[in-house]
Amino acid sequence: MDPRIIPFLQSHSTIIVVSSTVAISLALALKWVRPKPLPGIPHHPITSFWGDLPAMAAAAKENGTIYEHGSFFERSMRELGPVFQIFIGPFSKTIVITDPQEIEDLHLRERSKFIDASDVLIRGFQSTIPLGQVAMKTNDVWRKHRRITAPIVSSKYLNQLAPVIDHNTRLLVEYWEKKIEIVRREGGTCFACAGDFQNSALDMISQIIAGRSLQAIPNAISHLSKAEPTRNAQGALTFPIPGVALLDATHYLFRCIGDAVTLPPVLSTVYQKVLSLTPRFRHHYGVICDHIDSCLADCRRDVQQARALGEDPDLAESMLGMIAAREGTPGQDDMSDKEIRDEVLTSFFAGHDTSALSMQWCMKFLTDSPHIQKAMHEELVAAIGDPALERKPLTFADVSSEKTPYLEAVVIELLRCARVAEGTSKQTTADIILLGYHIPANTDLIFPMTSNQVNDESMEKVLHTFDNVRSAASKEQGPNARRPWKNGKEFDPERWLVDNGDGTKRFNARAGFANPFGQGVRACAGKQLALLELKMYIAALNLAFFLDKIPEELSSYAAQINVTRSPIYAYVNPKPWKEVQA
Ligand code: HEM
Repeated sequence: MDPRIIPFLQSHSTIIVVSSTVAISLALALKWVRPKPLPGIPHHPITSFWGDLPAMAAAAKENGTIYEHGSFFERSMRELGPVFQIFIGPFSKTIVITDPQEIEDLHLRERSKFIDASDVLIRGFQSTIPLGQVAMKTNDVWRKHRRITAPIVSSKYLNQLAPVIDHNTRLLVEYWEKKIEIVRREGGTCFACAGDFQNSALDMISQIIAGRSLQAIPNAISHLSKAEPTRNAQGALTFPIPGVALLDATHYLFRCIGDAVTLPPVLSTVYQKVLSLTPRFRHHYGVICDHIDSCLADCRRDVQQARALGEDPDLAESMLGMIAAREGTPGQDDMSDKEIRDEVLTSFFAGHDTSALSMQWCMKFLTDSPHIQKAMHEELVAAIGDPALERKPLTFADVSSEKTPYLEAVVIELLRCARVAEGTSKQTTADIILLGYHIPANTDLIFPMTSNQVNDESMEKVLHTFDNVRSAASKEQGPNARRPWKNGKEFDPERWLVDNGDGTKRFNARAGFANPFGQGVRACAGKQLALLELKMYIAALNLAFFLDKIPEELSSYAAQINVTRSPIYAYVNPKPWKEVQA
């Protein structure tokens, strides 16, 4: 025998022994290792190594996602109550909380200091935006970032931003007017709208945050006459419009974050390390960073010019403009260029897809509720003026809840029902008690948005049985925090309106529970901006168009989740109000 073969055989026998041992251990692990529940907290029976994963996969297959009506989370909250634990494999356990009163009390009062952003979420953002506030625990750096960026959602800046938002919503109206002509010419039934909202929302967020629109909608308008639309079996047209590099880059990086969040800790870190070295990642990341760096340079130059002319540099109409105007001012915090870039990217990720998807869901809800469209149109025409006669720019004040309460109710109801962020997550930093259950430190908590709709009168009976274990403050606030919804799964803006007794109505933000932006110190940083954008989009579209029926096959509410919850079918059939029968 060739002596060189001996070490080869030896090394191979090692491989054989090692791999058989691994295989046997894995088989034993799969048979014997089980998730270990926290004592006393309800859970589904544990029958395998995988915990709830098979049930979740089956529910997702049957219902589209685990967050849909009748799917995993709704079934679990009805079977197990408002606090339960779920297991994804043997080592990951998460506590789910669905009681509105307890969710609010935990985030806003005494126990809020014992919860923080979860490691899972933070890890997911690490390779893309490590210095963005969403990727940080609630520490001094996070507080500095909030101090510097938060003024952009104050009334002062929102007033200044309203013309920018109005301009972008008008461009969308103009685009749709042209599309309607083509759909009619081609004998189509409706057109796809998902891409329109994605493009428009990214134009808008880029202009508001970085000071420069991407011009995706103006480009689409100029390409429309040459575009050859495709037509599906139901007569819906889709217009092929040249892609915008920044939109592709934003979507790609956002998807990478979504993948990283769903992977177990070690895999997530390795995945992100490898990903960050790939040419595709580097290309997309580079496209976005170049855009932001060049916008920042423009803003700094504008500020210098304004100062040189003795003008106020803080009339900026963007977050970067606002940051540049305050840089170097005594007593003000500063961020490094890398910190600024990560914050801008955070806003692109957090603020573009959420707004675009909310609008897609909105189109579905409104199409299926002509009476709501008509009531909103009447209110807007009375408050703002008939756009057929004169369409003045919409202002911040035009869409306030005092002037247009019905519009306000439509937006809140839309967010309650759309659930684009399908849940929020936190992690305990100390032992806490939740509805009488002991939860140790470092436990993951999730708050599925399902509870915004499912907490109806039947669930209320169950929640009532926990009233004696609530905190003192919660007991005091109780009736305010937890009014059960009647027909909670229906889209009904009226539920947010109160009769003034003189034929008019006012908006009541405390009519019942909805937390689409999360709650407490780590709630959505862009909530006020998002609300203003949605109100102005909906007002501009509703002033211009009535959304007519679309073929039934395209009206489904089926959803999918890719970080956020989106409708699978997003089509519209708008027509001018003058064609609508009274
Ligand atoms: C309809 C639109 C939007 C929805 C439904 C939404 C929802 C949310 C939710 C649920 C969270 C997590 C809150 C939590 O963990 O408790 C969040 C976080 C955040 N959102 Fe929004 N958001 C929207 C628009 C925006 C916009 C327009 C911006 C900014 C331009 C923005 C910026 C942020 C940021 C920076 C965070 C992270 C906050 C932190 O970790 O401290 N969002 N958002």
